Amino acid sequence: MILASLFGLNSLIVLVTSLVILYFYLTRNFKYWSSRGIDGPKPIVGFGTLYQIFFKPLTDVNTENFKKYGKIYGTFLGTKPVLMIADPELTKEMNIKDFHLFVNRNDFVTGDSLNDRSMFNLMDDEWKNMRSIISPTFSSGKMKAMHPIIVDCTQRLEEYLEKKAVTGEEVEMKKIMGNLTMDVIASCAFGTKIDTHNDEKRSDFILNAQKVFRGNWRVWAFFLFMTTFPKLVRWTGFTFNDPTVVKFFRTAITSIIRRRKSESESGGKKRDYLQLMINAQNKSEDKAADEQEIDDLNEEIFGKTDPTEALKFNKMQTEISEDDILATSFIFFVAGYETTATLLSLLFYSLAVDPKCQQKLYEEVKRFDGNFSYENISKMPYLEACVAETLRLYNPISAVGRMASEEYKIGDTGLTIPKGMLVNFDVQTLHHNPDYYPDPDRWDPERFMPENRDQLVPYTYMPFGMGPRNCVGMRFALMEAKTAAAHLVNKFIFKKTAKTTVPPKLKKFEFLLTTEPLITAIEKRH
Ligand code: HEM
Repeated sequence: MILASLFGLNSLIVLVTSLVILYFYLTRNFKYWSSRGIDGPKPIVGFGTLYQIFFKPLTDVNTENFKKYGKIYGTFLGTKPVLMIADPELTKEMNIKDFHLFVNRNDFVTGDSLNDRSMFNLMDDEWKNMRSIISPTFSSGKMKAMHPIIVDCTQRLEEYLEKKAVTGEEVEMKKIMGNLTMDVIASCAFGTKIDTHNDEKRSDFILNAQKVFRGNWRVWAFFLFMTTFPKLVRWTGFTFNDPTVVKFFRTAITSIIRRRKSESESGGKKRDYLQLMINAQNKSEDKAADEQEIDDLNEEIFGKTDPTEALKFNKMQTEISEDDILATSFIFFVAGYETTATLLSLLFYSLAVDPKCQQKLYEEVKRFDGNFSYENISKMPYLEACVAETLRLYNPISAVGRMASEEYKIGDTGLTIPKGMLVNFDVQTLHHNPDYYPDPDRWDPERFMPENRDQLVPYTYMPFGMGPRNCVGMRFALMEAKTAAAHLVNKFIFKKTAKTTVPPKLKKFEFLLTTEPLITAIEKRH
């Protein structure tokens, strides 16, 4: 009665009818999984099963769902059914053998070129084209050429840490490793120096890069709206990224590209990513005569990065536009910053918490007598094991997604998924399943030592994803982490203090694994 007198009867009828229609629209798929006998968390209107991330970190959500529903279960992103898979054989089958049917991650086209032209979101031949241009820029030869730049960045961090060791101040790992990572990206991708180790003023690059993921409601809202009202999203121009962040990076990157192009015309020669992309645009040869391939990547653990076979396709088009350069440069900040900073901070945190492992690593590193060349950092098995174990226990990305390009029968489960279905491969659950990794919550680098590697269960380890669409920056991230660890462990001892939280506390609502502050102390070795 009160509502009727407030709105008028006709308006009230329209309102109620609209709400009923909206309700049916939002819940129309909610029987999708149960009608096919697939278990999973119960969806709620407006969110599907995404509401779970309001209450727990995403990692716990995946682990608990797996415990309740098993290796294959159904979820809902808004209204869209999404299949979760934590089975190694199926993961291999769909990401490697049947990759041609799962080339794309999604079809979330927004109309914003920074999003749509990024390698992460490109589809089919456009992705293959871009990947075949970008992959060679991450070759071992290119990594070796870039290694001195990373050593310079590590030395800048060393100088900063030396001061902290003298004053005895505690350090927050996420902050200092984030600073290092941003210094590395700016130097390697753009040949630009940023003053990142400055306690007085935080760099705008860091402040903006952090806004991409940390505590960002837009990320989740984007997925919800995109799956529920895709046309509305395109019409309103709502994107994954905060417009102020996009504006900052668009302006910064465009001005760096302009400057670089004019330097190139006047004979300047740089060897960072931006130059490699500009060369690709100009179709100029960028393989230096002295560039040799080095056996640096342990493919047995991490997989391959050069999916040459999968990239064979009909229309090879090597054009790379200004928008492509901008989108690819932006994705370096987006994909390379938080992930690598998380790896580095949790690696040093783990060493601080486990002094025996830290000592073992120090002894390995010391044998190289300060010569941490690119070749030498590939010859340190314990260092590699520490990095691999950190990425297992604290995988920065909890699941990787693919979209079926045709109707597909899922192994011998009896389930057939339609074209367009989104599938998430549950990295978190594979990495923490006690059947594959006994005592899974313990940081134990021994698991990845050469003498124990035969006990690893194939296709249960995928911090960088799996198959031809895995992380193109994997080699770069590993090189950065190993270089920083060799240099810093050789010079400093990282120590647990009363403020070090063990185990680290994870934040909820985050898209990537995000911890509360990781405090440690630092002492200089003599
Ligand atoms: C520890 C650091 C990193 C982790 C854990 C990580 C993890 C991942 C994962 C899980 C994927 C999805 C793979 C898949 O779908 O199978 C991915 C994709 C990607 N990553 Fe990384 N990443 C890291 C560092 C980097 C860096 C440093 C860069 C760039 C310099 C980078 C650039 C990319 C790009 C461009 C893609 C999309 C590849 C494609 O679609 O072809 N990542 N990464």
